[in-house]
Amino acid sequence: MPSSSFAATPMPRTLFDKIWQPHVVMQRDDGQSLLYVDRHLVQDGSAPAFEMLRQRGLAVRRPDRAFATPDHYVPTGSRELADIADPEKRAMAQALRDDSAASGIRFFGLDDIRQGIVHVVGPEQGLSLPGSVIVCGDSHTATHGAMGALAFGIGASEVAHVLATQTIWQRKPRTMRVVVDGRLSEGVSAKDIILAVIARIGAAGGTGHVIEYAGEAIRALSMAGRMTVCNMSIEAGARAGMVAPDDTTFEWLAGRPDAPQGAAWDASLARWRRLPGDDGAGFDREVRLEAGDIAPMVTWGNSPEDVLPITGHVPDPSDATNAERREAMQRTLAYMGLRPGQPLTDLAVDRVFIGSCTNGRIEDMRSAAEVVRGRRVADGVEAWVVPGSGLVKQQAEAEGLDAVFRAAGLQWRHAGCSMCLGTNGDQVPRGQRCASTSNRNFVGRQGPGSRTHLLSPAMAAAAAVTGRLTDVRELLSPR
Ligand SMILES: CC(C)[C@H](C(=O)O)[C@@H](O)C(=O)O
Ligand code: SF4
Repeated sequence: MPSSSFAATPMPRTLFDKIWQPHVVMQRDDGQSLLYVDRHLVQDGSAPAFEMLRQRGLAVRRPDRAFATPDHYVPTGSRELADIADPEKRAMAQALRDDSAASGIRFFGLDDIRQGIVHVVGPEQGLSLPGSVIVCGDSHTATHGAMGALAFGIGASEVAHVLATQTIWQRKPRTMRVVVDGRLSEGVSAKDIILAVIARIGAAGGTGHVIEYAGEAIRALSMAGRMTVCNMSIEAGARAGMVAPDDTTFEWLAGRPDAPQGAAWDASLARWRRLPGDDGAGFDREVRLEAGDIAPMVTWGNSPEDVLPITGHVPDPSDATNAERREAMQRTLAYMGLRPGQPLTDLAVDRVFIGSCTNGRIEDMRSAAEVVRGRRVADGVEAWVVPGSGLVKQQAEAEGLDAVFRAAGLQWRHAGCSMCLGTNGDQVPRGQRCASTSNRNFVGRQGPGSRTHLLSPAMAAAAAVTGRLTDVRELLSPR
């Protein structure tokens, strides 16, 4: 070694490295690392994990680090657990309440205005903080990465592991940076960015990676927009998505109930400001997009990568490059009730769903309301707005957005996952076509035989008032 007068130059580190390294408790020879978990979010699918603990006689190690709220199974027509028709699902929602009470975990139930989709509630309460490791037994935990956290979904037995030990075994992922340069055009939003990213890299493009989103267009997004982008990282196959925290993050977090206050806030802020990646820190892969090239996007198939600008046409299976892809496309078109070459704007919709952990925030409500204000839902279309939390609902009502939606003929519901997945009974009937602001368009996702087209809240609102998939930019010009 040279003499001590040469100070060692620290290796430039990414945001991911700066969160991962201090959370590693130990490493195993097989490459797995044991990570300390700062925050464990728990939803109503977690009864089996609590049962595993009971069978082993184990207690919840850090109930103060966990937080629970029911979302998947809750009714959106009322606030009564008794209105969950399926007894098994009702039992799951009740179990979350009882397991939380028994183990001392903070719980927001249906009688609490703060209840909602766990990925909306965590950030809203300031439970999801920059620099932290956040887990939840749900794939869309990636959402919380928008706060500058490392947040990922885990399986049921891992939920039990975290409850019992406050740690989780993970293989270190690779890193990818997705840079979105420039500015979005009018009528184009965060949802269109992430759909364009998935169009570029594919539904498996992020496999084994954590994606950091960067660039001028990401910096310009609100926290809601960043959450929308990070939320769908999982639909690009990635383990997690993240955005480096900045003043937008800090302003949004300040004063939230669970965010640090006073001197603790100042100390946290000083730490958080050092989180963004160092100049020269390398990524395993980098992808660049130009925001100005992104149009309002809509999916046509049964994978989020089956996505096109709204100005596009249903693709033709005979253009497929191999037989396997051709047959898959034929199956998709049959399921979706589409003909090759049809303009996407010709597709009539039966249903519209505005909500979910992707687009159930106040900014999403505002953007949908702006489009429907003074217009009417098209004949024969059933359109629902489901706020992501009770607090989003309350805020929207304070702004009069519920009145705008009701006057236009949309239904204004209570908070929950609702028609994103339909496990609470809110389903799209077989064969019906739904314009949906959620994140998955899989076969049967919104109910058996349902046909889902993913798009932004503004685009969903445009479909509601015209009765077909519509380029929202046509409705934004002066009336
Ligand atoms: C039910 C739950 C485990 C699931 C997930 O992991 O994402 C659901 O939230 C979904 O969106 O499909
Ligand atoms: S809103 Fe949809 S994607 Fe989000 S957690 Fe609920 S079911 Fe999953």
